[in-house]
Parts: sequence; structure tokens; C-alpha cells
Amino acid sequence: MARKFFVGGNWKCNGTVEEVKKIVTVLNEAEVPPEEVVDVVVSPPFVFLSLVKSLLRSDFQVAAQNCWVRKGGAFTGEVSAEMLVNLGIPWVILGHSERRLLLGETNEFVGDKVANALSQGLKVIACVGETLEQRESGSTMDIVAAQTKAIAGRILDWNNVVLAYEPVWAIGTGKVATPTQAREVHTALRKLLHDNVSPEVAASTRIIYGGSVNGANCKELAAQPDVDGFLVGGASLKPEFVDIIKSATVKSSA
Ligand SMILES: O=C(CO)COP(=O)(O)O
Repeated sequence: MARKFFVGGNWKCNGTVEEVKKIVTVLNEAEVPPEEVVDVVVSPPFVFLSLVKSLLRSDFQVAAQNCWVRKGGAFTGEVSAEMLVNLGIPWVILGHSERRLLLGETNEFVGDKVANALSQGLKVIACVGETLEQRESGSTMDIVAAQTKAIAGRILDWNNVVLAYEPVWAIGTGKVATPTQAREVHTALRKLLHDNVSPEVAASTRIIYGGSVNGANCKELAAQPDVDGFLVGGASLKPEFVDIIKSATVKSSA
């Protein structure tokens, strides 16, 4: 069965109520391929989740950008998976490189978070990716394999997981991975799932690319065999996000 294209918009730590309303209006008015062709998931900061959920068209979904590693309780400043479920938020992004690098989230911690979020009924966009230094030293595959294995070992049901390959050197830099660079890692990750999990999971799990994706480069990337969609940062705050959603047709017409 073909994997459904997936386009996520990670708004990161951006936005005001007014800006959020504007972005949602653009999305609500956009003509995009039907739900059967593409999953669209936008991820505002926690404080805007309810607002976005209440305004957003029903064929698009909402994701949180993080959640706590365990059940809620005395953890000042954290938001638990069960709170997100209670709010009707279906998705959460976990293991983003900004959290790994700026907040010290380790592979093991991200694995724990993924296990906890899935056990509470959330769907997870799990992120992996190497730094520039790691790429230049030739350790890209070792790094993303270790990150992926730490996550994979904690997953019982892969139906609720999307894997996002986001090379750190491509995030927010305007330096997008070439289609070949993206394809190489995506293909290797799919092989890793094949060998370490199962052929079925390797065939059905969406592996999406993130890092300086925009309206101009999305089609060529979308045409790569193992690229099943995108996790978009900066461009997800702009009208060109709609063009990125439309790149799903590159796959459906292939
Ligand atoms: O980190 C990203 C999405 O999670 C990518 O960010 P940019 O698209 O701004 O490079």
C-alpha cells in the first residue's frame, strides 16, 4: 500500500494571537489535495494549541511541539501527554534537534518520551538528524541510526509514528539537503527499519524530510522515492506552506 504523504508545519516558538489567526485563515482558505492524499499537521506553541484547534479546518490536524516524559505531577513548566489527549490534540513532535542540542535531550530520554506519548494515545513525529560536524566527519548514518534505534526500541505500534529526518545543518539555514543527500539517508533509515523492526513496518512507515524546505524546492524533494513528506519550519509560517502541501500531488500522480 502506498504511504500517504505527510506535511507538518513546526511553528516553533513563534507567533502572536493575531499572527496565528492570519496563518490559520490562509490555511483554511487554501485549496489543497484531499485528505486521502495528504496528512497536514500544524504545530503551534502550547499556548496557541486550543485556539488553533478551534479555528482550523477539520481536514487538518494539530500537534504539540513536545510533552513531558512521564505522567503529569510536580514538574513545573511541563505539559503532559495526557493533557494533550484531554485537549483533543492528536499529535506531538518529539526529539527535535533544537531540544536535543539546546536542552540536552539524549537519545534515551527521547526514547522514553516516545514510549510515554504513544502509551497515552498520542501519535508521534519523531525527529532524528546529524550536525554539520557529524556529517563532515562521515558519521551521519551512525548518528541517525543510534537516534532511530533508541526510538524504535520503544515503539509497539508503528501506525502512530512518523519518522522525520532533519539534518541540523539544514535547519533554518536556507541550506537544504540535496535530493540525493535526503534520499540516501531516507533509504538507509528504511533499511534500518527493515532489518531491525520488520519489512512491513519499513514499507508502511512515513519518513519525512525537514530542513529549509520551501515552496521552490519541495517538488524535487517530494519526487525522491523514500521521501514521504516534510516537516517544515520557517516556511510553515508563510503562505508558501500551501505550495508545500500541494507537492503531495508529485507522489499521487507518479
Ligand atoms: O526544524 C525544522 C522543522 O522541524 C525545519 O526548520 P526550517 O524549515 O526553518 O529549516
